[in-house]
Amino acid sequence: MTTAQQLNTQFGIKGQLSFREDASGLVVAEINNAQATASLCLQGAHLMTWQPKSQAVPVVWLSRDAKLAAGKSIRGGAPVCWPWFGAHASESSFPGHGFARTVPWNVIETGTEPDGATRLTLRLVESEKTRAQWPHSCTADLTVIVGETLRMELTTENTGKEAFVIGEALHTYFQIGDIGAVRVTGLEGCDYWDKVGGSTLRKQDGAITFSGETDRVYIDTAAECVIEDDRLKRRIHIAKSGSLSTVVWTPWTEKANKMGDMGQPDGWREMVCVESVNAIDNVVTVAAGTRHTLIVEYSAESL
Ligand SMILES: O=P(O)(O)OC[C@H]1O[C@@H](O)[C@H](O)[C@@H](O)[C@@H]1O
Repeated sequence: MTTAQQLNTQFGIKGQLSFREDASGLVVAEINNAQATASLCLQGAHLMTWQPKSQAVPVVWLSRDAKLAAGKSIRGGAPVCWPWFGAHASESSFPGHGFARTVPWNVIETGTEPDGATRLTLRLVESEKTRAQWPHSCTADLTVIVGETLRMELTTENTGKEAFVIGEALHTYFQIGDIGAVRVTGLEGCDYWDKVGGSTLRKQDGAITFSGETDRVYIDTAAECVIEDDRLKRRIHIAKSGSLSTVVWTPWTEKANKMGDMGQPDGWREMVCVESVNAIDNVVTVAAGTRHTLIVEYSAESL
C-alpha cells in the first residue's frame, strides 16, 4: 500500500478528505466539503489553497510557478515558519524562517466539526537534522479547520525541563485583484520595523497601501487586519490570537523577478502576505511543561 492509500484508510473522510501522492512523491491532503475546498502538503504542513464555496476566486494565493519538491518550501499558501522567524539569531547557515516548512509532518487526527467543517491535525517529525538545529524537547502541531472560514492553530508544547524561546509565523499569501488596488487596515498607529533598506522603527499612519517593495514587522499588535480589495470587490478578515507581530510583505517587481517562482511576469501583483507572527520584540518563551498556541481565523466578505 502507498502512503496515500494508508492515510486514506486511516484518516480519510468520505466525501470530504482524501490523500494523494503528487508527481514529486509528496503527499497532499485534498479537502472538498459543503463549505470550501482546500489542499495541504504534508511536507511543511503547508496549506496550499483555500476557497470558500461562496467565493468565485480563491482566498489563499498559490503561485502558478509553485513547485512541490522534497526539502523545498512551496511558494504561496500558508508556510509555517517555526521555530524562528526570518534569519536565525546566531547561525547564518540555518534556514530562513526555520525548518518546519521543509520537513515532513505526520497526520495525527482528522474529523468533522459540528458545523460540517473538516479538521486535520499534523505533527512535525523530528530528525537528527532538526535536533541539530533545535535541541529542545517539544512538539509542534498544526490543526487546520477548513470551512466557510479557515482556522489554523499552531501549538508548541515544551515537553522538556528547561524553557526555550520561539519565533513563528503563519505566513499566509492572500489572493487579491491587484496590489495597487488594495488597502490593509487594522494596523493604524502601530510601530513597525521597516526591513526595506535596513531596519528602521517607524509608526503606521493610516491604512497601508502599496507602491513599492514592502516588508514590515508590526510589533505589539493583536489587532484584526482587513484586506480591502476594490478590484475583487471583497474584504478578507484576518483575526488572530497568541500572536503579537504582524508582517505585511510584497516583493514588488525586482525582488519577485529574482525569486523566480512568483508566477511570471507579474503573478506577485495578485498576492499580499499578511502574516500572523511572533518575532523580534515578540518572540515567545515557552516554559517547561507548558504550551503556546498561535491561532488565525480568515474569512472573506463580498462587497
Ligand atoms: O522567500 P521566503 O524565505 O519564503 O521569504 C519571503 C518573505 O517572507 C517575509 O515574511 C519576510 O518578511 C521577507 O523578508 C521575505 O522575503
